[in-house]
Amino acid sequence: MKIGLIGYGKMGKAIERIALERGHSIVYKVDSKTTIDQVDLRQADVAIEFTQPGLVINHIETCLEQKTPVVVGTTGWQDQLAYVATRVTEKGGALLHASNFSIGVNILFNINEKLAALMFPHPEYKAQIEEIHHVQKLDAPSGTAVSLAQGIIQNNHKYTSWKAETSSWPVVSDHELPIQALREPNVPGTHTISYISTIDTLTLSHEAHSRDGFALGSVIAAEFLHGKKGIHTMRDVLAF
Ligand SMILES: NC(=O)C1=CN([C@@H]2O[C@H](COP(=O)(O)OP(=O)(O)OC[C@H]3O[C@@H](n4cnc5c(N)ncnc54)[C@H](O)[C@@H]3O)[C@@H](O)[C@H]2O)C=CC1
Ligand SMILES: O=C(O)C1=N[C@H](C(=O)O)C[C@H](O)C1
Repeated sequence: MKIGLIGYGKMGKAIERIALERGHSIVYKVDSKTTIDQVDLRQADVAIEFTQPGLVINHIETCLEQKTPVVVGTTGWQDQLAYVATRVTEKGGALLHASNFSIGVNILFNINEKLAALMFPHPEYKAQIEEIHHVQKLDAPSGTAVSLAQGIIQNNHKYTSWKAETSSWPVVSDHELPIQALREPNVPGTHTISYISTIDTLTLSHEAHSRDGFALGSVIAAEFLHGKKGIHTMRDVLAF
């Protein structure tokens, strides 16, 4: 398959290596020097976009205009998902997005939803989410942490919203789910969900050891999207 890279930073470079290992070719690399308007996106069967929250919507629009299927890994734009879904339908395009492409985190998403439902009859447990990332990360809380919070809110009606917390002792109402975003050098991505009561603490955690899981998942997603139309997620890829 011919893959186009939109974004050639930490993720773009990891994706290039893994795509080549899987027998694909890279036909272009869009970055801050060679911007998207300078490239014929249609050279690729599928483009993979990992850039920045402030660039991603223009990149999606350009892929739709140029009829290029796109896998989107950039985070920090979930509030515009409904608009993007409408645009994909209007343009008859193909887009697959995920806040986290690693197989382990997608299994965590599934377990997180089941645990949230099991915890509903036990309101003495207070849920909280902690995410730790490298200091270069532009968005907070992480897209993964927001997806985990949404999974809890949809399956445990005790919670109606999430709240970004900076204090190590979250100050929230009973219906708010606190998310703490920590930044430390060289951490690829760690997410922990805790349910804390006076009696005990139950935790679910995922720690990425490198970016390879995100990169591999995005290439598998591109292989899945090739030849399809519409809007998809990693749930469709993994058939959860
Ligand atoms: N969904 C997932 O599984 C994952 C998502 N991410 C997200 O992916 C995004 C990128 O992450 P990294 O690669 O670590 O960031 P990075 O900072 O290393 O790379 C960003 C890229 O954007 C490019 N860029 C900057 N200005 C541009 C422009 N005007 N036009 C085109 N490209 C431009 C840079 O040249 C660079 O190639 C972030 O939003 C991050 O949160 C990161 C890891 C996994
Ligand atoms: O910026 C990153 O690095 C990551 N971003 C994603 C997120 O915001 O959840 C996924 C992963 O945790 C790495």
